Formats: sequence, C-alpha cells, structure tokens
Amino acid sequence: MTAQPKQTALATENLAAVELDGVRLALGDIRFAFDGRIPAGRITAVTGPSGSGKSTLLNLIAGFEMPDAGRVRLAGQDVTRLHPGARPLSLVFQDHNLFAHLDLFTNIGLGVHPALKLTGEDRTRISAALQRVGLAGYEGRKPGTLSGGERQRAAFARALVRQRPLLLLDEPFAALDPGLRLAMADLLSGLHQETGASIVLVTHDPGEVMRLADEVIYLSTGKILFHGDRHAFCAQTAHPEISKFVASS
Ligand SMILES: Nc1ncnc2c1ncn2[C@@H]1O[C@H](COP(=O)(O)OP(=O)(O)OP(=O)(O)O)[C@@H](O)[C@H]1O
Repeated sequence: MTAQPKQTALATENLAAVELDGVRLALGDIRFAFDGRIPAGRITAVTGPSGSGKSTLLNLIAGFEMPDAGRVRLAGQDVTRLHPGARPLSLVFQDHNLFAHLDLFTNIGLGVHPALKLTGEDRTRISAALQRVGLAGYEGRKPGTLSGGERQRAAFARALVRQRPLLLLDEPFAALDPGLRLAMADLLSGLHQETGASIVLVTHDPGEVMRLADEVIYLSTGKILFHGDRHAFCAQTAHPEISKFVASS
C-alpha cells in the first residue's frame, strides 16, 4: 500500500476537498440548505442533534442523494450528476457494509476492483491494509466470525486500499464500547497522519469532535449553524445550543 505523503495534501490545502454551492434538498418536512467548503487534508466533524441532517449531508457528498438545486464539487470537479461509484471517495458506515458470505480478503478486494480482477500488487496491498488495521492473517475469515471492532477495522482496510483522497465516515464507532471507540479514533488519527487524506466524520459524540476534528460543521434542522475551526467552535458564544454541546464534552 502506498500512502500519499502528508506534505502533498498540505501543499494543496487551499483546494477544497468538498464545495457545496447553493445545495438545496427537500425531504419530508425538512428543507436542507448547505453552502460552504470543506478544506483538503483535514478532519472535519459533522455534528448536531438527531435528525439535523448529518447523514443527509454525507449522502449528498457521496451521491446517494441528488440535490434539488445547487452544485457539489470534489477537489474542484463538479460531481453533482456523477454516480456514487464514480466519485473520488471512500465510505465507512456504522454497519460497515461487509458481505457476510465473503471472506475478508474478497470483501476488501472488491474495494480495489469490483470484478475482483486483482494483480499481484493488489493482493499485496490488501494484506498490507489488513496488517495496518491490526488484522494480519484474517484474510480467510468471514465477517460473522469477527467482533464488532474487528469488522469495523476491516471496513477501514477496505477504505484504505481504495486510496481515495476523500474518506466519508458516518458514525463509524457508534456501535462500539467506549474502550474500542478510543482505539478506533486513534487508528483513524494515525491513518490521517500517514495519508493526509481529507476526512469527513459524522458523529453525535462531543468527545469525538474534540479528540479528532480540525474543523466542525454543526447542523440544526437541515441548516449549517456553525462551520469553522474547532477552537472557534469551542469559543463561540452566539449559539447556546452549541455552547451546551461543547460543555457536555
Ligand atoms: N427519504 C426521506 N424522506 C423523508 N424524510 C427523510 C428522508 N431522509 C431523511 N429524512 C428526514 O430528514 C431528517 C434528517 O435526517 P438525517 O438522517 O440526515 O439526520 P441525522 O442528523 O443524520 O440524524 P441521526 O443523528 O438520528 O442519524 C430526519 O428528520 C429524517 O427523518
């Protein structure tokens, strides 16, 4: 596995990883309105109360939701009408989306090539990714024989082999016990240091925001209430709802 050096990402920091330009969407009773730019090479936490639109924002970036109006750009490329599979990003969800009937090697291989036409180099990368997440030698195991934390790490390995510049994570640690959550957060932080990828992390956990985020987007009923650097997020006094959230960390 060849990781992108962090310096490369920092050199392109002025380029936005994600631009949301007048993105509007109506779902049920909620009118979502998202504008802003998520910087490259950083960890951005998307947080806010249940139902505020965190997953919807991620789905708009990933292409699982199509906006009624506006444009979505990734690293300057307009992807608004692009199929999710064609977008330059990887995803890790809470339910990790591993195929139960396939072993880990195959599950991760599907991340490299959907038809599993793997070269020798691909095979080496898959084993290296498993080793990186602490699952060396687990190639032949089926997801059902693994613990929740191991399955989650396998999902990270699959995201890693894809080597995409943008990683989207939707509550990836929510189902884990507190000790494992911390271990996974460390793993994510280490991977970020190593690859310099842009990471967008949906979490409702104030502690996770404080531990991991460089930037914070706080949502309230489908709108961005705050978007900026974590220190400014902690220091803001304009929104009592956010102050309460920060205090609870
Ligand atoms: N397809 C849909 N049709 C109607 N309403 C929807 C649809 N998808 C989402 N919603 C509504 O949009 C709102 C935002 O949902 P979303 O899942 O983005 O919130 P969230 O902040 O991720 O919530 P949680 O923290 O509970 O996961 C919710 O009220 C939800 O019921």
